[in-house]
Amino acid sequence: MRLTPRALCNAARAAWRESFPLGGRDVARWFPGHMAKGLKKMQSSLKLVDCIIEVHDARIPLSGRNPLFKETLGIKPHLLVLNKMDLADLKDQQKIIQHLEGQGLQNVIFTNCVKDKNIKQVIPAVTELVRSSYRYHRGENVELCIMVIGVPNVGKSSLINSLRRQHLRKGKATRVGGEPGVTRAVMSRIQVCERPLMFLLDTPGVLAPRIESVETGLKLALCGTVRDHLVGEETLADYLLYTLNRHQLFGYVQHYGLGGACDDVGSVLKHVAVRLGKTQKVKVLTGTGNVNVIQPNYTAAAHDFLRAFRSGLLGPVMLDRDVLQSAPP
Ligand SMILES: Nc1nc2c(ncn2[C@@H]2O[C@H](COP(=O)(O)OP(=O)(O)OP(=O)(O)O)[C@@H](O)[C@H]2O)c(=O)[nH]1
Repeated sequence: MRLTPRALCNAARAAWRESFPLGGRDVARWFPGHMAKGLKKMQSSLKLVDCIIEVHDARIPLSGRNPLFKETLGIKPHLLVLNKMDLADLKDQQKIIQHLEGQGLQNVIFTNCVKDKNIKQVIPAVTELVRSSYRYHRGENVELCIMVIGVPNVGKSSLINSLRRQHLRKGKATRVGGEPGVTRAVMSRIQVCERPLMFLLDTPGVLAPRIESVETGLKLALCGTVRDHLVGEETLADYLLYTLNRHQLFGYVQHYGLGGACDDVGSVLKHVAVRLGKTQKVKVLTGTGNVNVIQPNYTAAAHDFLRAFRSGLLGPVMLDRDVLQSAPP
């Protein structure tokens, strides 16, 4: 169903929640604390490394990066790759870059590793960074070793595969997955380029042991950096609905054939469940005995809502819009 201009106007005028209830949520429990080991191993390989490529999700360019990366690995030349640009609303790209510059990040490239977009900029940028770094005092033909870091599921392995496709015409060298935590072996050294001879070290995704706020935790979870069930599919679906409405992104109305935009996650998920045939039989004990009733499967509906969002079917989004609207650092 196509949303008429009038319905869109009504939706835009509707009163959306001004804030998302964050109280009572224990963000520490969403992010498992097993990641310190990975970081230690990365630190021990640091002496072999000429430059660090930090991959992050372009939908959250200003939040959710692991501050421990800077503390533990920070002295090397650094390139920030903001990946999944196809899923991000980058209208305010210049503002994003300014914010990042304010945080001392001068070298930023936006990429799409599925379609190999902007991938050709990565190796020249890295080569230039290494050449201009104070440590560079070697001959021309020495190999470069780059460590790829980032929180889980942002596309570190995809970046390596994309670089190999572009520069070596080779296929996958490293496993890619839709779930966080696919790269488990701590380090694999993979060639990505012949001239200059360049190897990348793929690393497992490492989240900060303490996430700065519940809202950052929700954004990270929406981007798939933590398994959904740890936060709760329905909570995440509610945060997604809240965000889409506040940003006036009403693609979900059309996608699920809803009568109009709505800020009540229960109603939306009920409609989604019925539309997708995701219902379940539940036994209810009444005064006269057991009766079977058909109920919408809210978890399955939430799962589909999140999947649709993550595959870009609900349109591009900028989850850090609130940070961008605040004064630059
Ligand atoms: N839409 C889109 N999806 C991408 C892009 N890059 C990677 N993906 C998808 O994101 C998911 C995670 O990619 P990976 O390369 O496994 O991510 P990772 O950072 O290595 O993941 P971990 O090993 O869990 O840390 C996969 O489903 C990829 O297909 C991109 O630019 N755009």
